[in-house]
Amino acid sequence: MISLNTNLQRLFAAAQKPVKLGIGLMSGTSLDGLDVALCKFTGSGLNTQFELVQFKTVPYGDEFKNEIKQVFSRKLVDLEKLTLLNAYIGSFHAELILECLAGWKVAAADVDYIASHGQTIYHAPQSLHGIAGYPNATLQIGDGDHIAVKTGILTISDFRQKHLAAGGEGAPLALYGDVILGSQTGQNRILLNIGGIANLTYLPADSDATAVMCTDIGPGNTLIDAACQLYFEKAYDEDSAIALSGSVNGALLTALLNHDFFNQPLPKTTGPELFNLAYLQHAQQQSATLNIAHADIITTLSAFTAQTIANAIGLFNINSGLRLFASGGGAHNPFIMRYLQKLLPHVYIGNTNELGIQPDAKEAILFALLGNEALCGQPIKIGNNPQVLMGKFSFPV
Ligand SMILES: Nc1ncnc2c1ncn2[C@@H]1O[C@H](COP(=O)(O)OP(=O)(O)OP(=O)(O)O)[C@@H](O)[C@H]1O
Ligand SMILES: CC(=O)N[C@H]1[C@@H]2OC[C@@H](O2)[C@@H](O)[C@@H]1O[C@H](C)C(=O)O
Repeated sequence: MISLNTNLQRLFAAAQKPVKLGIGLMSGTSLDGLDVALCKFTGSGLNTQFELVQFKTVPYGDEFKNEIKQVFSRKLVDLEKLTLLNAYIGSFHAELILECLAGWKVAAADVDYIASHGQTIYHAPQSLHGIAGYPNATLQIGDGDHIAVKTGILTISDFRQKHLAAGGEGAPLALYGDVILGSQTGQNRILLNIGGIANLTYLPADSDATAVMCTDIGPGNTLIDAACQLYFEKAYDEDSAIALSGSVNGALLTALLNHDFFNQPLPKTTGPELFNLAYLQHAQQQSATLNIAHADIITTLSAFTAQTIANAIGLFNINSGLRLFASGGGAHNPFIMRYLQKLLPHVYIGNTNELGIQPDAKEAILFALLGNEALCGQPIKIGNNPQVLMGKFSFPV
């Protein structure tokens, strides 16, 4: 009789553990750092019980950010640099995990798996690339084998390719976890994540999984960050200090909102490949606002983020009882959150802490949960998303 090799034995053993300790990793479009969430899961699918054991965002240094920026969301890159970074990021993320584990006094041997998102380098759904004959595509780097070998922990990575292969756009994937962690019969809910890009998941009160909708909305912080870096030499507009000092320029706001992406039906996906400084400059040209005060640009971009979120939520036509729970870095931006509340007076706006999910940790938790599903879940049909289990397995030996 042929026996399972040691890797498959390890996989079976991990899958069969009733309680799993998993690490979720998210390195998002803001390039601010690596989110590391150590989570405990019992069960799978809609019966998943979850506990956040530890969480840390390990900030990236300027040198590393500049390395990523050489290949991030650019049509033309140095292929050698891209190849080197694929291995380097995997290995670097492994080092950061080991440092976190040492700080938390958790032995690597006690961790059942790592679920790694990797670093998105280029996001190219058909709606963005528009090249006939080519499918939806996206690329995340930071290879899982490097993480598995360096940490000694079973690693699951590259989650988005299965979604693409099965007919999706590769993003957003948040809905799989949002349904499991955030759905509540009797309450219409929206889970809103404001990262570099903003996205939302609508969870209907009747818990009808086929009516769940998850979509990207447009820029979250990405344009604000880019303009802060260009005009103020600041990584981001901390606590909206700049936005609160300026005023909204109506002509620029109208020009920013004037893009076909916002008329496309939900769900849809986007990235900094569209929402970047060239997008801002084009809108300034169209609205003859190239010479307005820099603070007014930041204020208008912050209003733009809130307005596009409000417009997307308006499409659900829910006039009462809607509860929104925010997460992601933008949930800390008081200008955006207050502006959103003004635009949506009938919506309760809180944050995911109220659901037991730390807002800054949410995306890393979602990937930890996708890892748990990859190990012991069953494909779940949600909305019109592919009914698949995502992620590729990498073994330490
Ligand atoms: N105190 C704060 N005030 C204003 N903005 C903040 C604050 N804290 C964080 N942010 C914003 O949040 C951003 C980081 O958000 P987050 O880590 O959720 O993004 P990400 O995960 O990289 O993006 P994505 O979800 O698109 O992949 C920062 O770049 C900044 O713009
Ligand atoms: C291609 C990619 O990395 N997309 C990210 C990004 O960050 C937010 C938004 O754009 C979302 O579509 C996605 O991440 C989250 C985790 C998602 O897939 O749900």
